[in-house]
Amino acid sequence: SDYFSSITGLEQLLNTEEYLIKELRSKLNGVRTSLQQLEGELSSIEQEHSLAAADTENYLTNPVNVYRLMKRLHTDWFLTEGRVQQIAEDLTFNTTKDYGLSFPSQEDVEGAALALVRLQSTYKLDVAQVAAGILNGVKYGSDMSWQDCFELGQQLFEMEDYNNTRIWLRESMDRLRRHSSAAHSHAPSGPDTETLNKMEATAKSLFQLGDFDTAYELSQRVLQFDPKRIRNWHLGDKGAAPPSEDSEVALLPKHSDSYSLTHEFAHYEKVCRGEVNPSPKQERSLRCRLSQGYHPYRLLAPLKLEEHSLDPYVVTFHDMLSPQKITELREMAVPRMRRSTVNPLPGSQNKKSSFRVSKNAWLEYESHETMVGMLRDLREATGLDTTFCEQLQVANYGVGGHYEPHWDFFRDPDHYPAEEGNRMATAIFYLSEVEQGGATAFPFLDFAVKPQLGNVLFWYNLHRSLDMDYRTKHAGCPVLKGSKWIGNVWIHEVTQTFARPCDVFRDHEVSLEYEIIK
Ligand SMILES: O=C(O)CCC(=O)C(=O)O
Ligand SMILES: [Fe+2]
Repeated sequence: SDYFSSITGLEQLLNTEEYLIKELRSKLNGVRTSLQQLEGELSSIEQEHSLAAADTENYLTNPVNVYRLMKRLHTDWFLTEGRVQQIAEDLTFNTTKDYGLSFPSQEDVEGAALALVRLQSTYKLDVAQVAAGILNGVKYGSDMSWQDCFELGQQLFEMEDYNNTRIWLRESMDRLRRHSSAAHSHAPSGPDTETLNKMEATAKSLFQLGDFDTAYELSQRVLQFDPKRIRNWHLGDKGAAPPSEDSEVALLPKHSDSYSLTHEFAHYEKVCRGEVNPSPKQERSLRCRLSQGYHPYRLLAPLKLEEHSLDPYVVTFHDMLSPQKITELREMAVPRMRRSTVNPLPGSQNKKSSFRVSKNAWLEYESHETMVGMLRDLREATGLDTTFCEQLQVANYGVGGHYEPHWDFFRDPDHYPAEEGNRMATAIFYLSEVEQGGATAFPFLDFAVKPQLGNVLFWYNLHRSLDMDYRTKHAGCPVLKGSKWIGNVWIHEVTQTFARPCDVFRDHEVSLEYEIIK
């Protein structure tokens, strides 16, 4: 399970499918040969039989013919029976039986549906375009069929996401209409009986939920393909309760937690879409420059520093890791990747969550010189001490993968060792680029950073006073196209006394208002 949360899992599913294709193809080929033989035999019996039928008397007075008829019915037909049975047996095709193939679970299917609607809502995608395989104007995949859209609609219905159910069912009906009008000169290639049943049942449920428009649209389609059904349709039909008083209300709930309904979340989505930018005033003070960092060697090899924000301090160091080292890191991480969890309430287990959809692995810095080098570079770039770092966290987001806005510091001191202190700073090494989406967004600071191979995004999560800086809320925007890889380094506060001393006054008050969700 958990195939949907990253690209590495999905590759296994492709392998499964490849195996099944080969298997079925070879079965079909085998059976086709047997069927052709059978076909030939049947034709010759047919011929013989029609000779006999044409002139029964003449045929049956010939002893050879009599013998052959006897033999056919005594022996041949039973042999044929056996051969037909054999063909049926050769055709048994059991997908789940053995071979240790990987299959997605119900949770995976739901995760993939959720990912699709997440992308649709975050990037304001037009459903008709998505169904046509077009993402933000770029055509990637093949079209979804009307059945695909219908199934997705049904899936969303089961997940109680009624608003999106409606959108996808309507798209499905649009496609069905176009599909059947394009094919109308030939035999009508509409839905089969089973699908019509499903459509009918869905229409009923929508009716009960108070979505009369979509229910009507769906019913019209069903009738178009099978007008006889109208006989069974009387209101108050067995089981179907009349819509209740509050059915209007029942339509509205969207399958989502309350955070995604806030202004703050809507603003975050805007930042992901690149619709918000820092004010010119904010931007004027920012520079791209060469920095000598905190080590004499950096006089010779200065860092390429890009400032995103001065207070709180958020910067990018460009070109900190070569493509070759990145490949090594990713290869080390792949066998250890597990579904990412989010911090639990104290006392409970770490939880998988739709809040964070990715896979990650933890790697020991000491286990490879590349990682030792990464910490050294960070020390030279920031002047911080790296005695207290968590292990390197390599994470991979598949399509639709994301990490909703959060803070990296722990609000509960039980969540970090007192002798190390809280997560003072975060450094994200970008281990891939992303074709579309997948930026690291800072909704309160009005900017998003696009992953660039080998760059490091660095910021302080804490004020100098070591109070939490609530302005540093950030997120991994959903990946629209591509696969996103990052390496997270968290540097803790103890041992930084001289690297980042506090000011004379506590400096935390500016960020307090950002603690409240709006
Ligand atoms: O994926 C990103 O860009 C952000 C990741 C992040 O914030 C985290 O892992 O804590
Ligand atoms: Fe984070």
